[in-house]
Amino acid sequence: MKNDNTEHYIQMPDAVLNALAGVLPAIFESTSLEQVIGAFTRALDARLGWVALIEQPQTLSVRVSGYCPCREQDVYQMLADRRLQAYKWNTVVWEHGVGKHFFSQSEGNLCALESAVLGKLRYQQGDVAGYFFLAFSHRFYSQKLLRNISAIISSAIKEYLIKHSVNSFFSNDKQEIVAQYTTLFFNAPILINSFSAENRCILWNGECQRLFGWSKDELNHFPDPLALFYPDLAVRERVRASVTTVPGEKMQEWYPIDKNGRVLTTLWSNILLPDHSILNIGVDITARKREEQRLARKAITDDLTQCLNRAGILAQLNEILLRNRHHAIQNGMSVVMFDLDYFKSINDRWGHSVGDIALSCFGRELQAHPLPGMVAGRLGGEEFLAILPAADSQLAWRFIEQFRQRLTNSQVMPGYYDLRISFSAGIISLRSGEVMPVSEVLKQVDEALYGAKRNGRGMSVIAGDTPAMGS
Ligand SMILES: Nc1nc2c(ncn2[C@@H]2O[C@H](COP(=O)(O)OP(=O)(O)OP(=O)(O)O)[C@@H](O)[C@H]2O)c(=O)[nH]1
Repeated sequence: MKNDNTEHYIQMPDAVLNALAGVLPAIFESTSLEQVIGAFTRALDARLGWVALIEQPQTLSVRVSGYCPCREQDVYQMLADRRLQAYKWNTVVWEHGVGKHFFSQSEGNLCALESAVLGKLRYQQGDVAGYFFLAFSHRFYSQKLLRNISAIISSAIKEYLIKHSVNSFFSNDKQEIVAQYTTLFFNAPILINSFSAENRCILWNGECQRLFGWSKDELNHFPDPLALFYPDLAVRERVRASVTTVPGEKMQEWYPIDKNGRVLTTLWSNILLPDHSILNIGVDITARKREEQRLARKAITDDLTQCLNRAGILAQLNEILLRNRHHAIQNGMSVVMFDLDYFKSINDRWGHSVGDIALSCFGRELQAHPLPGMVAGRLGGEEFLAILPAADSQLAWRFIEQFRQRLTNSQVMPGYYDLRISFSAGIISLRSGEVMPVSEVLKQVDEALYGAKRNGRGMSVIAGDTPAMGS
């Protein structure tokens, strides 16, 4: 311990340690190393202070923070000073004359520095993370005090660095996660959007924009953007009522329209969030639905005539009979069974392919001028069925005879002048509310058709009536 009674010899242990204790809480709240070293230099009335961090041990690059009139290169040279390198050190203290030790006369104030402390910042594994340096224009009470100062500052900076690197790790990590979610959100092949309780669009991802054609900004020009997709108020109310607090097991199918008025088929899960905004997650199934419908239509369509096939027309018969049973069809309904006359001879004379053309010509003409709600199908071979809702037997009769007339006048194939199609028909009519199973309808209409055949063909017979000659 020295006591030369100079005015520089002023730093008493209690005052120094109190000053350090007072500044420590602020250290951990600092947002930069500049703040940390600044706080220490102010608290200890230091003239010079820096922290140098080794960022890349391989290249020994250093970063300087804090008040330091020297350049980074000077710091590095100071650390490489052979007098320092001469022995292993963790803390080096200079009780006096440190300025002259490192700086030249020309550097004025720096040369006049008295005491200083240089400390190594070590990681737990022992690797050196960096250095700190504080230099004073006054002397210290003792070397031991300087070493204590060094220990306190070194551990405070290390803690700050650990906290800071953990935070920056988390903030980097968080940024990466946010970036990943943002990319996912905009590029996900699902529809994601959200609306505030005040009907403002908050989220509108790329798939929404692609499918609906509207941008988020465009939507927010409208007081109720939902009306753009569901112009029908009743549908809108149903959509709003479909919102649940937890995602449902099944998504609901909705048919919104896009910016061009195209009707889409979509599946949605609409979830109410705690802040009363609504998160909607959906899938566009328009193309899939169209394909399903095409396949479903194909499954009930007769390839040759493009009428319904047997399964299709019988399903329709079942459904329309049910509707008639429940009085959903006024004025009753009629069912007509057609069978081409002497069709075998067409095949025999002109060949099977011409027979096919005759069948498709028959199907086309049958549907050319339909009665309202009429459905027609091919039961098989040269046998067809037509269902005429809201047609009594007289109307059905007139329809058939007009059809017969058209068929007689039409040419099945150019050049085949002798080829004419004739048919027999059986009709059955049911009153509105009348109950009859499909099998019974088919049985009775078949009997009427058989009556027409038996009585000379080319005619229509109403079930239960005496056969009459057709035109
Ligand atoms: N070209 C063609 N012929 C068919 C098809 N389905 C059934 N046929 C033919 O239709 C003919 C039906 O003959 P039949 O049951 O004897 O009846 P028809 O010759 O029309 O005589 P009637 O019904 O008694 O007036 C048969 O020769 C079958 O081969 C088909 O898809 N294409």
